[in-house]
Amino acid sequence: MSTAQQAGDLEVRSLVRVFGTGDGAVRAVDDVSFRAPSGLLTGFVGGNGAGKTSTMRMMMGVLAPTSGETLFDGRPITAADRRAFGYMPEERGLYPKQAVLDQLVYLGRLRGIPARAARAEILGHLERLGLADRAKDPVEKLSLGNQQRVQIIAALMGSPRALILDEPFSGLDPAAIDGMADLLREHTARGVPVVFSSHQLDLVERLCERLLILRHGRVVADGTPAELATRGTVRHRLVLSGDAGWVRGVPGVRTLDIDGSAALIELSDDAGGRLLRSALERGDVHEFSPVRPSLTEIYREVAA
Ligand SMILES: Nc1ncnc2c1ncn2[C@@H]1O[C@H](COP(=O)(O)OP(=O)(O)OP(=O)(O)O)[C@@H](O)[C@H]1O
Repeated sequence: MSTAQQAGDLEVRSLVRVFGTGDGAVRAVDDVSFRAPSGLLTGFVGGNGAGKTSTMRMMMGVLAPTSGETLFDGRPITAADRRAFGYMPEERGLYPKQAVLDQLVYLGRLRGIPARAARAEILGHLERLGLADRAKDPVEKLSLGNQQRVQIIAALMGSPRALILDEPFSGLDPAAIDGMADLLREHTARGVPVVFSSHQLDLVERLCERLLILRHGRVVADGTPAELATRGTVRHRLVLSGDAGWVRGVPGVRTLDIDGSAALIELSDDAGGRLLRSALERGDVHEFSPVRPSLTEIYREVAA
């Protein structure tokens, strides 16, 4: 059983990966640095080809970096550290003909977990993920979502010291997403750093304590969801007693939406006071409040 003392921060420093040479060279990961602290869920988001998979593969040592390094617990990561990690690669590697339980026990033994202990842990996980009655079925008979659950169990067994998961939520239904999120939180609760990639922004915003946005191989945002929200363009909601259409003509005010007496606006630095004075001259102001941008809006601003 691992303890919090065995867990540590994961850190990536100036990681670069170039594919190809000459004019055709692609800088897939371009000086990426970040910390995935022990005990926190760190979400990795970015469009197709942003460099998420390449970064995770370099962290796991299955892809050699062009330059840069990965640290665990404050020192350069070792092969032994990585063997004690749970990793879910982008390419799912289950053997289709083998029974679910046998396959997981085999994968557990490769990770040094004795067969009996692996079996007990796997049966518990299968039960929790609603797959207890599929233990003897060959993997190929399972739906894709259920195969995904088997992959998740493969990554989580044996109390890993860190988890690096490439798109672990893809293909899961909402109930399975919640079950999976609970499982990940059990790992962060014992001090493990968890890094996962996802295209589902709402999910990342809901689950993660930290998130990173990658674009063209670079980190364009890194922080807690609340910190990132303060970086997005702040909007204001203005609700008046009468029609808000006149707001469109006020200098320094960019109108995003007007619906009767309510307006959603962006203000230049000095426009707020001017707008409010005009509004009060015309009647009551029921509301004038900043609107926190959603992660989707921030994402559009930084990753588009
Ligand atoms: N083995 C490879 N050889 C050549 N180019 C590669 C290789 N692996 C990745 N790339 C390129 O590196 C860039 C980053 O790819 P990567 O798979 O890391 O992005 P990603 O953010 O995981 O994308 P996705 O969300 O689509 O999975 C892309 O331009 C991709 O084509």
